[in-house]
Amino acid sequence: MRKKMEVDVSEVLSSVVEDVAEAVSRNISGAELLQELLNASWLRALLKIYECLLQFQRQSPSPVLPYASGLSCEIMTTIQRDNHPSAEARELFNLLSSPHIQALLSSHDSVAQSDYLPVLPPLPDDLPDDEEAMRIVCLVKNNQPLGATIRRDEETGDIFIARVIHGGLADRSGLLHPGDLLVEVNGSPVVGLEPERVIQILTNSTGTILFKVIPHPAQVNSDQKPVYMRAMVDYCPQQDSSIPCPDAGMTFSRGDLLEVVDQSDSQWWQARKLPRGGACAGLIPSASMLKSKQRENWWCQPLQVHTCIRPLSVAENEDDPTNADGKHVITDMENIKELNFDEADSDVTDGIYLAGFRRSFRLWRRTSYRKRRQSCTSCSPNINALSTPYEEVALYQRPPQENHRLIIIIGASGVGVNELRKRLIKLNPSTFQGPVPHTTRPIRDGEQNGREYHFVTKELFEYMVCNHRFVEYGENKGQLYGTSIDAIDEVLKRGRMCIIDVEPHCIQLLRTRKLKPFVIFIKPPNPERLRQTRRSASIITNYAINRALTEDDYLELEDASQMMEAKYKQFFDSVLVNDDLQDTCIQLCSVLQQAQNEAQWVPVSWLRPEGGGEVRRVSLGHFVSYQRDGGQSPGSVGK
Ligand SMILES: Nc1ncnc2c1ncn2[C@@H]1O[C@H](COP(=O)(O)OP(=O)(O)OP(=O)(O)O)[C@@H](O)[C@H]1O
Repeated sequence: MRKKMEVDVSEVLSSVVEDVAEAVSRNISGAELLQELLNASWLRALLKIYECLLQFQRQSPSPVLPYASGLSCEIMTTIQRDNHPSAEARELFNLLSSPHIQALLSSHDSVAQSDYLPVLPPLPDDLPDDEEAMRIVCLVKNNQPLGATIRRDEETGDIFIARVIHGGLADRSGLLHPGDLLVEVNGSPVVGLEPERVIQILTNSTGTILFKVIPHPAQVNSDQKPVYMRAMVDYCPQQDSSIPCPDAGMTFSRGDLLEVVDQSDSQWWQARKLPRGGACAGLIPSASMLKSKQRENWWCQPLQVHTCIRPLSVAENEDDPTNADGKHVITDMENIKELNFDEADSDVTDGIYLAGFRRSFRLWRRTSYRKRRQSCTSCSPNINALSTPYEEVALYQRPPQENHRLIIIIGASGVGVNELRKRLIKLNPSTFQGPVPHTTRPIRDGEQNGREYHFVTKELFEYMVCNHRFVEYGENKGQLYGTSIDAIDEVLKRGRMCIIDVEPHCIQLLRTRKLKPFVIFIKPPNPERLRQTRRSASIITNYAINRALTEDDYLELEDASQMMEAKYKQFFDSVLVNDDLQDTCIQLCSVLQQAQNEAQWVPVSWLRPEGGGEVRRVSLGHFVSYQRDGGQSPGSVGK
């Protein structure tokens, strides 16, 4: 086959094309694609060249003469000397003097003489042994920044390249490296100049910039694999006086996914925002640098007392919605009414009871969050002091045999979290389920232990609290209510998808390797749509009837939602706007599908085998080589 190919490749190709055409007529999948490829004109041209080269190799032709251009000059001179050249001679003269023919003959001579390489002038004999190699780098500056920072050695006044920004102009040239000594810029010596002056020269230069550099002697190109981080804090280079070059800095906010391409400097890393935020990386503070900044800020902050941290019973008295709504304290009669519609609220779909939607349970949740939010000014969105600035993440796809990821749906009270959760569970109760809550309230007629609630004694409830068995718990009208970890486990062990709705401060507690929660934040639509869509909506109250939303409710909902997003957005895997209920439900189903069946970014600590060990990171095929440049740069050439 190989021999035949050498004889006539295009013949072989034609026979392959015929075979493939037959396969296409028989509808063999992929054959069409192959046929298209084999018929491509570029492939045919390439094979023709290949054939010619093979022929050339076999015949190994030698030039008739290696000086065709010299001969043509001789002929032209002879014709010129003739006073009456013939018409043919004149035509030959014109042909030979045309630039195309001259270029062709010159190329012929180069090939004939095997004169392929430029011949460099010999090195002078008197070069001193310690002469440093100088590199001349020519970069064409367009609108992009050069992508390098500089630093000055305060003792010698030497200017060095401090760092080269990944993906920037300097990096792509491959000719400037951290540690290179900058000698001249556009013919002007820079040694001893202030870095700001060098930056000015560079900023003012347009078009081609010529650098003379002495390369750093120990340039080691170490391949650094990118590391993926979730930002847990906000950062703005323009507000950071310590950044070596604000223009080269990268702004990010909590929740942003960062591809850290260079960590060689202990203070300043280089990163890109994902999904692809441009080819050029930006400077970001390293984790240790951010932590020390956080510590500084933390010490400078005035002491704020967390009024939300109070004994449960005291907090609960204030939380009583009868007080909040300006009514008198609950009477026995009202209790009876509540009991009735608590039962009426129960839901059974296809013989399956929908747990976790009882009025008593929801009332406790509603009032406790509202009061917690109102009572504590210290829990403002910007309190992030001493938190981990970056969380390393990796792509994780749930293997089909593993439990489903826990689904946490959160949102401000009244936005529709319960409505959505209920619709979802009703839609497919054999797939979606909520955990059965615990309560100390007595079991009522028609109720079953483990269905509406796990009915437990106060002692058992308190024992579970002491053993950290509750994700959240609280008190309503003297009875305790809570959602336990065991109830969540129970749903997951049954192979179902556990959908819970908790207060946002519980997210951190649930972020474990075992549960691998996926957090969905439900947002209200714009103010106009909110009021339009909720005309017939009602919110749960402590009285016999639910009531319509008032203007105050809308304002409170919008405010609470903004606060929640501002404070917890770094934990959100998905954000849905609950505009049209039906649409939101569809979107929610598709997000759940993705959460369980597609690769998602999760903290690497969730992927570490129990008892430690290395995590195999998913690579996005982006490798960079870089070297520690050391030192801090007082100046930069970012622009
Ligand atoms: N997209 C929507 N369009 C119209 N009405 C909606 C929409 N979403 C929810 N609602 C209605 O708004 C009201 C409040 O919703 P829901 O009870 O689910 O709120 P919630 O977020 O669970 O608050 P809470 O926890 O305080 O009960 C309900 O009457 C519900 O049917």
